[in-house]
Amino acid sequence: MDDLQLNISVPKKDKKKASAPQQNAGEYKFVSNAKFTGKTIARKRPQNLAQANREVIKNAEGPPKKVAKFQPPTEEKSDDLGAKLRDLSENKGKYQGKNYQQLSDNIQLKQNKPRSGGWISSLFKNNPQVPRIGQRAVKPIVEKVFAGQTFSDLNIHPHTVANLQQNLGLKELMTVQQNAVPVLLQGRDVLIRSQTGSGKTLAYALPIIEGLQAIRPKISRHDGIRVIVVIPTRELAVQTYELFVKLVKPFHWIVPGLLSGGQKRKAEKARLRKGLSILVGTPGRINDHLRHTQSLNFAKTGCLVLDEADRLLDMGYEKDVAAIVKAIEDHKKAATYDPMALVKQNIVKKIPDEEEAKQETNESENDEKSDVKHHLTEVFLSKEKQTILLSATLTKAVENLAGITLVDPVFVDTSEGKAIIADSLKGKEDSENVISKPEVPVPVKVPEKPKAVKAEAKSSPEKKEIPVDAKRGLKAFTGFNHQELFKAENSTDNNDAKIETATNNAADDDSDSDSDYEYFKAQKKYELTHPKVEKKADDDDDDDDSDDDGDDDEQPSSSVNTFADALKSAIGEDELVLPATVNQSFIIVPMKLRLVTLCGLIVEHCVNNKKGGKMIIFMATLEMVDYHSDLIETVLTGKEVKVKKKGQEKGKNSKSGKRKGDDENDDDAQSSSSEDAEKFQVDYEEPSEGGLVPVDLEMFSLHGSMPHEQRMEVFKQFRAARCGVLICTDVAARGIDIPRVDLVLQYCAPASATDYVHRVGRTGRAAQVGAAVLFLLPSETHFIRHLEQKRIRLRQTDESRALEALRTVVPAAATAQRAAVAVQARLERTAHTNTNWLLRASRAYTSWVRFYSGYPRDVKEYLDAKQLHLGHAAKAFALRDAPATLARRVKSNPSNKEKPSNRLTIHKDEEKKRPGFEKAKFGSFGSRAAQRQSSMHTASEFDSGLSTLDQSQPKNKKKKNK
Ligand SMILES: Nc1ncnc2c1ncn2[C@@H]1O[C@H](COP(=O)(O)OP(=O)(O)OP(=O)(O)O)[C@@H](O)[C@H]1O
Repeated sequence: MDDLQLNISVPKKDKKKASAPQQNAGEYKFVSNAKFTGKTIARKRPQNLAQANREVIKNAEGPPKKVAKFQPPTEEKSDDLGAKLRDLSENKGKYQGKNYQQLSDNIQLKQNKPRSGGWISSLFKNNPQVPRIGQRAVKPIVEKVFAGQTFSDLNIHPHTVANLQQNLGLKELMTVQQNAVPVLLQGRDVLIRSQTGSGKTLAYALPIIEGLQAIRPKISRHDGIRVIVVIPTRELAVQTYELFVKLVKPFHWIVPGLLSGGQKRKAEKARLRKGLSILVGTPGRINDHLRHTQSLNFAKTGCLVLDEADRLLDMGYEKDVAAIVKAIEDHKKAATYDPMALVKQNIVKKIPDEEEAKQETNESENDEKSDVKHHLTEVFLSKEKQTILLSATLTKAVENLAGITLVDPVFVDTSEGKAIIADSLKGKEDSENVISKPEVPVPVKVPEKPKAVKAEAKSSPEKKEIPVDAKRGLKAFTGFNHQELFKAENSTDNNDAKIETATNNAADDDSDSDSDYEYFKAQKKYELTHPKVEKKADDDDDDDDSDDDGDDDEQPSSSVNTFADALKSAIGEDELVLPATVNQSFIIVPMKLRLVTLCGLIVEHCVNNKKGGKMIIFMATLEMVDYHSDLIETVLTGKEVKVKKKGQEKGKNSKSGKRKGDDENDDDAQSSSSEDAEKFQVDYEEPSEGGLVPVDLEMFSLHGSMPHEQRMEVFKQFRAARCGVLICTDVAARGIDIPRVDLVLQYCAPASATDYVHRVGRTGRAAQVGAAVLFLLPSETHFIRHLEQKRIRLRQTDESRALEALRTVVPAAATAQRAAVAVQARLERTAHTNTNWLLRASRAYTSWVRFYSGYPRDVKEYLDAKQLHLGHAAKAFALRDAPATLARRVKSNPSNKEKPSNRLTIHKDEEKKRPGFEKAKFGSFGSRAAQRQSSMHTASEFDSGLSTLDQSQPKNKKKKNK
């Protein structure tokens, strides 16, 4: 029989007996015939090393070779440990108060005893059939990336055009920029949807700078924040801030600033005191400063940008977003009645510093060059506010958010065959001219006097009316308590006084109020106190703004429908757009082969590729990210991870980023780990048959629980790297623009088709070529059908090339399968080096199992936890234990890792103090599925993978009571 027998034995820690050649020999050997067919058998693992080393390896090409003897531990010693182990299992009472699993692990590691019943599960045996599924006829939606026009075709300042060309190397307009910039310069509220990497950031940043630079007299940083850009993740915030820094180069009086989680609050406070014109930040941190930093004032804010709007809501940031919107309204209102603010502002203006004086001298020069006036500039000067929402994917929750935050909005959607621009101010009769005109480059007919500007001229800013959709959205947005609100709306006559009192209280209350819908009450109050003025304003507007009167619920204006219809159909069609330059494929890999296939793909793409590949690998949980990046790096590069990560260690130490859980379990294992590491390196120096040759590979890892400095450092380093591998959670799935990424690998299936799109969108940006590979288990095959329903087309490939690539690291292996077995053996051996490794591996495994059972309902049928073979899954984590042992090990060493101090870890009592609303309840905002997905994201980022004790205990108690 053509069998491959694998004998794995871990060398003893006994220094005397662990000389290098012996170790190599004792590591693993093949017993095979020359004609290996890939079939392997599992066989009982030899129970002691002496026996193992008596095995004779038959090599068909040469005479039988004896394995170099690995000096067995003395029988006595082995027996000693065996006796200890027996004692441990038989007399558990004796070890009361001690960690049984840890004691057992330690004894077994010392004894080098196989960890699960003494069986080595073979890699290529008992795997399920890999189905070949045909490709369905799917026509992907295509978006044209470049528009064929240049920045100088836009009506913008020549300095900006020159800056774009010289400092950013940009000349040609992208489609979304061509469509959105003119509308934004009109000061209109806009919802922008265009595919990933299509230049949305510049599409909104450019008009903002253009609007601000044209303000005369020039704005000063002391004037207050003019623009707020809210962004869901720190990395994206940094990236956006950096773009603003580049864009303001010709206009140095505009000062951008960054507020993002993890940074020192004190420094941020100082920056805020000094003054900023553009504030870029994450929602949690902005709110933090709203509560604690007096100098943060939004009275002058004329533009609010909510980037990655759907993700902001997914992540449960709706409360923070609502609080920011409310703060802008509040501060603006307060400023209207604050004469001191005006006085202060004038004082500042009258005493210009040197820099300002210089600016004044240059002013006339600039003015000469640009006599362009945009309505957006007038919006900045008025009490109005422009709101911009952006995302590559839209959800029902975004529709609701648009309902509440946008007034007379325009919808810019760049996908072919869809509404390029849907303008809520256009009646249905006009809409034909505006909608479904894919080829028209800038078909915007914006009214000569945009409403925002006109409103300022005719009435006080408070007279801003809330259109029908906004009201509708408002209810949907809050979700809870809206019945009360609805009642109030319908009984204004009777309850005027009552509501007035209630809202007065709410208004008097500081933003720390924990009222559920304080903000909406304030809006309601405004509606109640200004009904007639609004009506009059509407009457006045009748001539040119007849579609504007959205105050009648029963007769919604056609204007609203134009926007709403386009948005609804975009969401309803549920089709997703991906860059056409990305070659998408999937591999169905049996569970046991997943880890080696992953290693093979890394080698194929980053090592064998002469140009040097740069890839991002998405995994489900932070435990998986940490564990896999260290494991793969250790095995493939032969480096001791801690040595390599010296640079990152700095960040770790400064914030005690090293996990507590890791430390406390090191005990005696730690002492032996360096010894083991040394042995590893000896292995690599003298590769023998089956030995691994180290390869040159740069590995990075990123997840939300990393200390801030480390997180930023990794992001910076990977951006600068020419090639390398980033293993990360979905924290890097949105908006992040990393140059030269040419492969995105989804090792764990995404929680939704939307997540798939954003992950894939990290490559193929700005019409660059890229590739995306999705790993699936045989049981997950039908997830492809789910993607096809959303017009995403993928091609099936298999793992053969990846396994073949492993021969680069195991050059002595006769076949790809042998190389795979060798690599798997090394992975397993590394994972069993000491209790620390074991614990990390077990945690990664359990966190994945938990993640897997939490997939949202709409994808659960394709990603069904019941279909998983947990024993095989252990192998994919380089573990040899039975699943029950793995769970027990993690349970006996609960992870005490420090949670990041960001929005998701706000304590309950702190929660109450925050401005805005209570935590949204199920069904309150977006669908239940969205909530579920939100919890998945949380699990993905911060959970250990196990339910906490306090969660599980009451349940058990209840059961027992029953
Ligand atoms: N006019 C242009 N010409 C060439 N490249 C451009 C242009 N505008 C933007 N880019 C580049 O395109 C890349 C993607 O831009 P950006 O990050 O704004 O995309 P996005 O649409 O926001 O993507 P995502 O949806 O993933 O957030 C960036 O590297 C940016 O520098």
